[in-house]
Amino acid sequence: MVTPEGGKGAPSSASHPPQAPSLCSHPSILAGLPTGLSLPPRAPPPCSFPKGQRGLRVPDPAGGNGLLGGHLRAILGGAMEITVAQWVLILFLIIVPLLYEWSASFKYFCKMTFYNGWILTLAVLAIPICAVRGRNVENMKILRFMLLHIKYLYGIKIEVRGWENFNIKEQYVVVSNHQSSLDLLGMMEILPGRCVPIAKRELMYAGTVGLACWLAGVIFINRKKTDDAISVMSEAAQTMIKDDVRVWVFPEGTRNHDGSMLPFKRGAFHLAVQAQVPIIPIVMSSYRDFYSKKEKKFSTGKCMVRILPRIETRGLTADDVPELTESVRRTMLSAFLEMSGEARDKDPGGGQ
Ligand SMILES: CCCCCCCCCCCCCC(=O)SCCNC(=O)CCNC(=O)[C@H](O)C(C)(C)COP(=O)(O)OP(=O)(O)OC[C@H]1O[C@@H](n2cnc3c(N)ncnc32)[C@H](O)[C@@H]1OP(=O)(O)O
Ligand SMILES: CCCCCCCC/C=C\CCCCCCCC(=O)OC[C@@H](O)COP(=O)(O)O
Repeated sequence: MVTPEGGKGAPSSASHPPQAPSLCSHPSILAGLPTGLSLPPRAPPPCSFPKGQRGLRVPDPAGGNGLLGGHLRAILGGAMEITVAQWVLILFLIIVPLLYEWSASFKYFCKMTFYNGWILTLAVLAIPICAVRGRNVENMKILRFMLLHIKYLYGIKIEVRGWENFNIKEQYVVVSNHQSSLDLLGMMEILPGRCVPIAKRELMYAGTVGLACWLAGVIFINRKKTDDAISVMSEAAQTMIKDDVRVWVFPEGTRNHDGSMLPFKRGAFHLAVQAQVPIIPIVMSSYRDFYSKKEKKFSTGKCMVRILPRIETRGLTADDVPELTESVRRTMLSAFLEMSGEARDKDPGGGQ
């Protein structure tokens, strides 16, 4: 038997079906050859691995030298050789979706990584647009617009109540509870015009996000240097009036994952008293039904955001700040507990 692999001659077309061409030996090479012509010994298929390159070869089911093995090898030869890198990619594409479905922790890590990565990417788009105006609080509208769709990506329904409490023309200080970086979604849902958040200075160094925040006029404070932080906030009190700016503060001063509210820092309340502007408390209901950093849980769900009635500070002085801080916290905590219960009752399955 003469096979192309054997290199001794071409098989007769009368006794064998036409030889299926190897995917590596282009048919046009053979097209012009008269039948019965002996072919010279065939060189290794052109798409086989170059010397030294590692690859996995599909085993010959017929032992390698038989008719079937020869034909199969001719058909499959070269084309089914899969590199280690391709195997890794195939395994990755199979394992990742399975893990995503089976492991809640893996899902959590994927979703958080995408969340951060996506915001870093959006910031890349936002930077040149914001840069046209330079550092300007109006740029916050651009960031808001760019972030609004994220709730849909994550299947988070945000229900807002109390819009009427935002019907104030003048400046004010917004204070809200701080559970996680997901607060950004609720914040962007209701962010009033010319309103900038106060953020920890570390965020300024968070790559593209830091630059986008800076361009949008975010006020950065150094929490490690109380005096610096206080002087930045005192400056903010003047800027609020001079430049018609509203400020959003997370008075807990850090993210709080334990389903309640930390004691409030007093900076936001000093700010409102110094600027003699009202405080508008915002409460976001607990995320625990759909998100928990501790339990590594992140599913779809519902969050309620409530804009509470303004609290006046006109006539108050620094001496009134401790009592003001406590009374605002009490009001917010009771709304938080009520809303979180309500959200849970309305959506007992966590939205999954
Ligand atoms: C596309 C890209 C999109 C990018 C995303 C964009 C969105 C980004 C969103 C980013 C969101 C990011 C979110 C975030 O990053 S949240 C983290 C950063 N934010 C905060 O920390 C704000 C809340 N913190 C405070 O208010 C603290 O009080 C500060 C930081 C000011 C000081 O804290 P510290 O722990 O160092 O000290 P203390 O609180 O014990 O206070 C010490 C004393 O000073 C008094 N005092 C305080 N303040 C004032 C004042 N102004 N004038 C006069 N006095 C003042 C105070 O009464 C106390 O005195 P006494 O009462 O004990 O006698
Ligand atoms: C080249 C540098 C790359 C840095 C990578 C940075 C990764 C972060 C990227 C995107 C984050 C998007 C969300 C930002 C807005 C949320 C801000 C936030 O929630 O900050 C936490 C702060 O309130 C309190 O901080 P701590 O709870 O005290 O801690």
